[in-house]
Parts: sequence; structure tokens; C-alpha cells
Amino acid sequence: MLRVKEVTCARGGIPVLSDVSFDVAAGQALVLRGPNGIGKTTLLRTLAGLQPALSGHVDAPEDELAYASHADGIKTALSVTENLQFWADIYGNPVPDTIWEAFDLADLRMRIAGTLSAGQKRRLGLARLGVIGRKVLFLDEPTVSLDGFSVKLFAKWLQDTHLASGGIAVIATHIDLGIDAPEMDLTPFQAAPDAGGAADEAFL
Ligand SMILES: Nc1ncnc2c1ncn2[C@@H]1O[C@H](COP(=O)(O)OP(=O)(O)OP(=O)(O)O)[C@@H](O)[C@H]1O
Repeated sequence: MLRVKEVTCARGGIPVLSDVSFDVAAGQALVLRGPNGIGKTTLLRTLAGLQPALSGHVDAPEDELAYASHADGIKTALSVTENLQFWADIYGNPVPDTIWEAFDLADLRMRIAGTLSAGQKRRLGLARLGVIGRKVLFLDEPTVSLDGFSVKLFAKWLQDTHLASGGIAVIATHIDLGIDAPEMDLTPFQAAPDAGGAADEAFL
């Protein structure tokens, strides 16, 4: 269970979202919606423990959290296989045999990651989630650069492998992933422009 209770998060010291609360049970996902700049990235980073919350609590086992950002997080000088082995070694897991098909990487195993196309790099970056074995995933626009086929592949892995094995995912996305998950609009949680800051800050 992931339990988020009245979390207020900030960027540059200025609150962007106030008092966000939700629960996500094992095997479930939650899709975060909201316009550009509302604070989806800031909230995900805060929930994942990459930056402190101004207030509130996140109840989840710290060693089960993982955050995947807009960036692919790949090692460009290593091959596709070496990239996944790198992450597997760090987390002490084997690379699952199923990963190559799940992320359509079988034909790219020997390619140097830096030579991949944007969508291929994205698939490799997402495949990392399949080897680290973390239960609670915070995914920030995971489908950027993916074509329709790859979006479906990723949604299938998420639903049939990660969630089906009791994982949790909180996903910020502007597209319809086609997964069975409730949506939460963050717009009502937007912090007041002058919340926690001097009046001038609202005009910077
Ligand atoms: N380093 C920073 N310092 C101060 N403010 C920032 C910083 N980075 C982002 N912001 C601001 O914080 C607010 C929230 O940004 P955030 O990236 O969390 O939004 P988002 O909902 O993820 O947007 P998008 O849908 O465009 O990715 C925005 O108004 C943004 O301009």
C-alpha cells in the first residue's frame, strides 16, 4: 500500500501543490493528470524521496521506491545488454529472460545505447524498471518518444507483469495508456500563488 497524506511540495522554495492525499493499493496504478506546470514532476520527485516535502507524509517502504524521469537514464557507451546488466548488478537481480520481448529489445541487444533512436532509448530506459525489482514506481511521462506499438507494449508490461505481481505505479501522463487505473486531476491542489513566499515572488 502507498499512502500519501496531505503532501505539500515545492519548486525553488515555492509551494506548487498543497495537501495532496491518495492511497494506492498493491496491484493498482493511479494516473495523475493536470496541465503543464501544475506540479506533476515535483510531486512525483517528492513522493519518491528525491526532494523533501514541505509538509505531509508518504507511507511506503523506502527501499521499494523508484522514480523514472523524462530522461532515459541510460549509459550511452554501453550496449543494450550491458545497460540492463549494469542495473541488474546494482540491485542484485538477474535480468529477466522476458525483458527482451516485453520491451522489444531482442534485436538491439548488442547495439551501443548511444546509437539508438529516441524511442529505442526510451524502451531501454523503461526496461530498467523491469530489472530493478522495485514495487512502487513513480513514472513521469513514461511514453515520451514511444510509437503506438511501444506504448501498448509498455502498458502491457505495466499491467500484466508489474501490477499483476502486486506492484504499484503512480504515473504522470498526458496520454491514455489504456490501462485499468483511476485518474486524479491535480488542478484543485494547485498552491495559492503567494503561499509560503513573499508577495514579490509571485511576479518573478
Ligand atoms: N528549478 C525550478 N525552480 C523553480 N521553479 C521550477 C523549477 N522547475 C520547475 N519549476 C516550476 O515549478 C512548477 C511545477 O513544475 P513541474 O515540472 O512539476 O510541472 P509538471 O506538471 O510536471 O509540468 P509538465 O506537464 O510541463 O511536465 C512550474 O511552474 C515550473 O515552472
